[in-house]
Amino acid sequence: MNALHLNGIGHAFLGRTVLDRITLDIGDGELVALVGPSGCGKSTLLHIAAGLLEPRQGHIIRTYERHAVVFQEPRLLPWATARKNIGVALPERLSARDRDDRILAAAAAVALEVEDLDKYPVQLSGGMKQRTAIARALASEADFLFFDEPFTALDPALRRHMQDIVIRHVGSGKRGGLFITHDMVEAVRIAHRVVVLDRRGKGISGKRHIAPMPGERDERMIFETVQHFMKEDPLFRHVEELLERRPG
Ligand SMILES: Nc1ncnc2c1ncn2[C@@H]1O[C@H](COP(=O)(O)OP(=O)(O)OP(=O)(O)O)[C@@H](O)[C@H]1O
Repeated sequence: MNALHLNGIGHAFLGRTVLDRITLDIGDGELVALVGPSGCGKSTLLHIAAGLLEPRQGHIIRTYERHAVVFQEPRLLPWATARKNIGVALPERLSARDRDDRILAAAAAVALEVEDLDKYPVQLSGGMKQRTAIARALASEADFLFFDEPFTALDPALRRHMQDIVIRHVGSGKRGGLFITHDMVEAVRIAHRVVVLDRRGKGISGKRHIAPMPGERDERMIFETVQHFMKEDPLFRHVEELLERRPG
């Protein structure tokens, strides 16, 4: 069964077509990395898939129960502490103690210190704010996660740590996720499948399954797969454009 089904999605901004006939399925328990040149419509597609934007054409079937979105920028409530921000999406029915346990576990997963939890966003660094936003998504009961280049602001070691968290989170019986990235190493490390959006948003150019499972890939395998995609696979012929935005 699919966790998410996008069928014939089309969209336009100010009369200019941005997406045209995009059909994409994300299977149960699957994490899909969506790549494509800057401006090809990845974020627009994610916003449509997450119900934040109404598509001009097409329809969406979601069989998961609840989703969370991690954006490129943290989007925290400025008047609330990190603790309150992480807990904002927790169900009402939880006891105060359960809420606190969940918040602490999510904060620990993203390497936030307990003393940081009582700080307001303005008192946190850019990376700490983004980790708070990621903890908010992890603490929620979402069984499907949308990520729009969530780790761009993080340093390489933390970025890798966050990738491992995503792999474990989706691997722990969740319904799946859609992850936008410009970093091919990130895509090949975390995703079951890499999907390439056409450079003008006119359909999906192609998809590549990656074996073995995320979390079971060593650095050499990841490196060699990225090299193969970029040097030999015509699907990734716009790789220079993909790399353009790659941090570092
Ligand atoms: N609210 C909007 N109003 C008008 N045009 C928009 C709007 N949002 C996006 N666009 C345009 O739609 C196109 C696709 O934008 P989108 O952000 O989806 O691309 P993207 O592939 O995610 O880009 P990037 O990789 O640079 O983040 C771009 O040309 C962009 O300028």
